[in-house]
Amino acid sequence: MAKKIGVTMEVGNDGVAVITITNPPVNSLASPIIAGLKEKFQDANQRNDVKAIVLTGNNGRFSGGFDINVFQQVHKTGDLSLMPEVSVELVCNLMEDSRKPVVAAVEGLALGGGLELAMACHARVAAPKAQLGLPELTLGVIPGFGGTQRLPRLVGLAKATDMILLSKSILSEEGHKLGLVDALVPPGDLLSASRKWALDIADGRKPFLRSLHRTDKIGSLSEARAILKNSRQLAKKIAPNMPQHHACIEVIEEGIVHGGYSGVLKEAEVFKQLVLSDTAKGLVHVFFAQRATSKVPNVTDVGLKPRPIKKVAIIGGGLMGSGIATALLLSNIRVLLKEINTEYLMKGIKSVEANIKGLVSRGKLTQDKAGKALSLLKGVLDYTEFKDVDMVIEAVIENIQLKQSIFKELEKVCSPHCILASNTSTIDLDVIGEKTNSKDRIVGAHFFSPAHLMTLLEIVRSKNTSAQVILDLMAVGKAIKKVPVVVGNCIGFAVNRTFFPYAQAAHMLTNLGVDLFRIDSVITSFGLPLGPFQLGDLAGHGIGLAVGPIYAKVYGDRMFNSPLTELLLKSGRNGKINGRGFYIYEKGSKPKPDPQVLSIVEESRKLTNIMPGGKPRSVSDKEIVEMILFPVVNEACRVLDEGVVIRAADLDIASVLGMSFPSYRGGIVFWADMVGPKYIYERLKRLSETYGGFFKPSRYLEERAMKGMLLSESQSSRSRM
Ligand SMILES: CCC[C@H](O)CC(=O)SCCNC(=O)CCNC(=O)[C@H](O)C(C)(C)COP(=O)([O-])OP(=O)([O-])OC[C@H]1O[C@@H](n2cnc3c(N)ncnc32)[C@H](O)[C@@H]1OP(=O)([O-])[O-]
Repeated sequence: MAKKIGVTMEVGNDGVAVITITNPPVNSLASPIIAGLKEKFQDANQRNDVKAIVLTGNNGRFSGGFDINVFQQVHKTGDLSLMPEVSVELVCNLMEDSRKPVVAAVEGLALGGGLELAMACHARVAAPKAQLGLPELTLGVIPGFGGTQRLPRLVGLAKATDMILLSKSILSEEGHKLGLVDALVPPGDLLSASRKWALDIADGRKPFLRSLHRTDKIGSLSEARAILKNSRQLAKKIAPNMPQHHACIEVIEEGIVHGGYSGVLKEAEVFKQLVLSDTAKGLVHVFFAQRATSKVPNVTDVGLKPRPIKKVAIIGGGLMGSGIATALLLSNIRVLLKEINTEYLMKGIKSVEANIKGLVSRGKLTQDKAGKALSLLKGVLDYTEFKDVDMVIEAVIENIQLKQSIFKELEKVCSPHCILASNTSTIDLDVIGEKTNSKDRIVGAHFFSPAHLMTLLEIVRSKNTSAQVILDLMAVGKAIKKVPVVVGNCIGFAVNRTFFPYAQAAHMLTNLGVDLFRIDSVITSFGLPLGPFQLGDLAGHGIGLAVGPIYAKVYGDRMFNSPLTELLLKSGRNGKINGRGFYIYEKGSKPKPDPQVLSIVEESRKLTNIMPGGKPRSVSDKEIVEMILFPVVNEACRVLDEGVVIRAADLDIASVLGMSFPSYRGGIVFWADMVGPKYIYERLKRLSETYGGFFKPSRYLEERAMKGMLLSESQSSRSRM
């Protein structure tokens, strides 16, 4: 059934016109809604029987803002005329400058353009717990319906810049204290209270306030300039590679210096420039790509319902097991944590406690909730209590025989409906379940460390995993606030496999004579939070050495064998875990590059002997980025070619959430498409002529480069799903 969308107006006997937005699920401001609003406001302004106006949204949500699909259309076509003229024509002229008072009746949420419409009203009445914010910067644009001007005038400049630059929303309770909300009423009274407020303004019992004309909360020019100076520093820190934060501050300043209306005009002009930026393209892509991950063909579209998962057993209380336990407990899921002896069990429980305590001390969790979460945890040393768990997540070391024996045992001790999940990051699920008759309920639940903080959950399905089990795990993932991405079964799955060339390329460059600390710094300037060497330190070089042979077995034709990790370990540098790797780690201070590591690098260079003519290769920063990330793109192509992901956008989300690839670059495949498959292919080809198979372009990349196709276009039919 087509969803009913539109704007309605009902005029009551009291002379109040109630204008209602209907566009499920979030009442986004799509073009027909904007046209409808213009028409209804014009009508209400002209009608003699209308004394005052109330604006509201249907189904308990005011509005989630401008329709982001339109941005996507603009990105596809480059046609800016698709953006409706709203800020002056509707918001200033028809609403704020209307001679009839307009009151916003806000429930559920008023975000972006939604809040901006509410701020153009002459008062705002809200229900409790309504979410209010201007998150436009997360989409690479700035508020474009006057939000940059009205929010500072309603809540003060410091609070407004904080909310806009950090895209922080607030609840209506806080909005009430700040003056953004004029009255807080129970949802059942929202419309009647708003009508009354509108009539009170019309009859002069309450002030007729136009937000854009207010100056009482802005302060003096010098105070404003001091706040904006701090905002600029903040923007430099949080968004060094993005244009919208600085642009937004300029626009706010324009309004402070030359008045709100001038600010609105500048806002519209800057908005148009930003909406076409690569940053906006990347971030809008990520917005939709993230939501698309919850649509899995033959799983979410076949009428199945997720079964309730109330009790989960975790095998192994190490770093991963305790992190996963923490994530489940925080979402009110009971956890049995199993270890092999009391010492390890106590360690695991302590580590869950430390995770939860950390959240409390950072103000992310109340003491009450922490206590409740911990009360749901029980440590066990055997399988006696496994009979009534809904799911088991195995999180022991990467040892095939050990995992096989655990799954064989689980099959005996758990109910036949229990989901049997493994947190393996590399091992083939078919191999793990080889000794069982339960292959349809074996699934990969690959969390990323620290599991209670990282949002990606790779759900790995083998060719036998049932749709029901995948759906159940997706539901658990969402319940514990993760973004589940369903992927196919192969060594390294989607994320680790795509990124295995990342560290290898960095090692190759170092062996070619490039300074390793420079490599890290170039990669962090590109936007990844950690360069490959610091990331290696964090993961621990022992792990790198252990998984290396597993990858070499299947991807050996494109591996670079660097002796560097082994040499590092030999010299007692395990990484952050023992305070020494490529960097030195001391409590309370940032990691420091360790110059002593250079002699180890020299030793490695002697062994590999790949420097051209024995001299360090000179490379530009751009070449460093290309030599490190193009091999990653190349592996992403193979992942796409083999159908390990459902759609290219899933790999984008996996790279953003699993590897912290910058979201404003849209994820690994989106970025590669922006750079150009042909260019990447040619660069890799040239590199492979000099340095061999590691850089050899994949068939998929070559094919798309030759045909002038994007990497994200028309995936292979060789699906593993
Ligand atoms: C000139 C313009 C100026 C203006 O200042 C610019 C803006 O306002 S920019 C906008 C500023 N506003 C924002 O940045 C708010 C962006 N939105 C959000 O943060 C969350 O969606 C929200 C909190 C609203 C609901 O969370 P939740 O309950 O977890 O639900 P969910 O997240 O799963 O979404 C459900 C469905 O709704 C869809 N959809 C949602 N919003 C929009 C939209 N604006 N548009 C279109 N679609 C939208 C979403 O794609 C999904 O569709 P599907 O087909 O079912 O996959």
